[in-house]
Amino acid sequence: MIGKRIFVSDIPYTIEGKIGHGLHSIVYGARDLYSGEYVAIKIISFTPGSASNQQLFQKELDMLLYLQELNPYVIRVFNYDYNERYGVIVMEYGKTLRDTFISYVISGKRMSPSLIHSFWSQMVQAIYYMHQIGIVHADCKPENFIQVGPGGTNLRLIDMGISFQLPANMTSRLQTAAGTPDYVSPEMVNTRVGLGAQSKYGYKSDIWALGIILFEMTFGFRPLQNLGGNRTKLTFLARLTKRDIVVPNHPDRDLYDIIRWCLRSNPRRRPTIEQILNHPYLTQKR
Ligand SMILES: Nc1ncnc2c1ncn2[C@@H]1O[C@H](COP(=O)(O)OP(=O)(O)OP(=O)(O)O)[C@@H](O)[C@H]1O
Repeated sequence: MIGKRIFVSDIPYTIEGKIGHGLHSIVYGARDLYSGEYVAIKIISFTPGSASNQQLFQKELDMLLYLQELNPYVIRVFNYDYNERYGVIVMEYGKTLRDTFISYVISGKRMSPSLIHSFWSQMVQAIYYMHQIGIVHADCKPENFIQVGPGGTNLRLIDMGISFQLPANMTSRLQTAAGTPDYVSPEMVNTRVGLGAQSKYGYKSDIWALGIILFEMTFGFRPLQNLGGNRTKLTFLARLTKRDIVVPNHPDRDLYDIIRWCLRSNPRRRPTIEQILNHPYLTQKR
């Protein structure tokens, strides 16, 4: 595939390298031969005789196109095409926020308070636009944020973990949440009735995940990171009903306060996305 020229809706691209893959897709870095721009091309193969990948592709494409106008923090789609064998989406390219987190861990350095503030405020706004239109993201984690623009300072959501795609049974949702339960809220583990758009718990699970990400950027590790395997983590979360996670002390009291508020075990005691936007941590410059 590398070095190959492909056409998507009559626009030519040269595939330059593989940059990622999901359960159902491969994502390539490619050059748009008209604009010269480097883009990400996601290709989903359709299995003959099975409609499932085709349906997943259609759902993802429809949701991405729907959100283009409604949420400026969703990855920009430049082009797309599909036939009976595969579907293709051409998007803005960027590195994932997870890669940036990893390079901080490797170098032993911490993110500056202003960078943490800038990233988190963009994530909060990305989720705000989702909640405004009744969508629970439900899979908010650094892997799903891409850094674009000069210096990679602008964040975009790539994976729409949309509420109406959630299976009714949370166990299957947890199994699909690639790998780690580190961003999963206690009620996601305990609720068996699902987190549909109607459920107030769904929104609060996004708030929990935002709290975990802010904790991770601030302290350089995730609260559940060193707890053991996934089963141990899920048991820990399931038992977190009466007490809250311990948040290390921090000299920035607004930052400390918002992390603790987002990480309340009881979802009713967590802030809404609007309350976060009005919290001094976000209203005051860092
Ligand atoms: N626009 C992009 N720019 C750069 N890398 C990307 C982009 N989109 C996706 N990737 C990379 O490809 C990987 C897989 O993409 P994505 O999560 O969209 O696939 P998926 O099939 O929906 O995955 P999953 O099976 O986890 O749901 C991402 O984790 C990321 O590393």
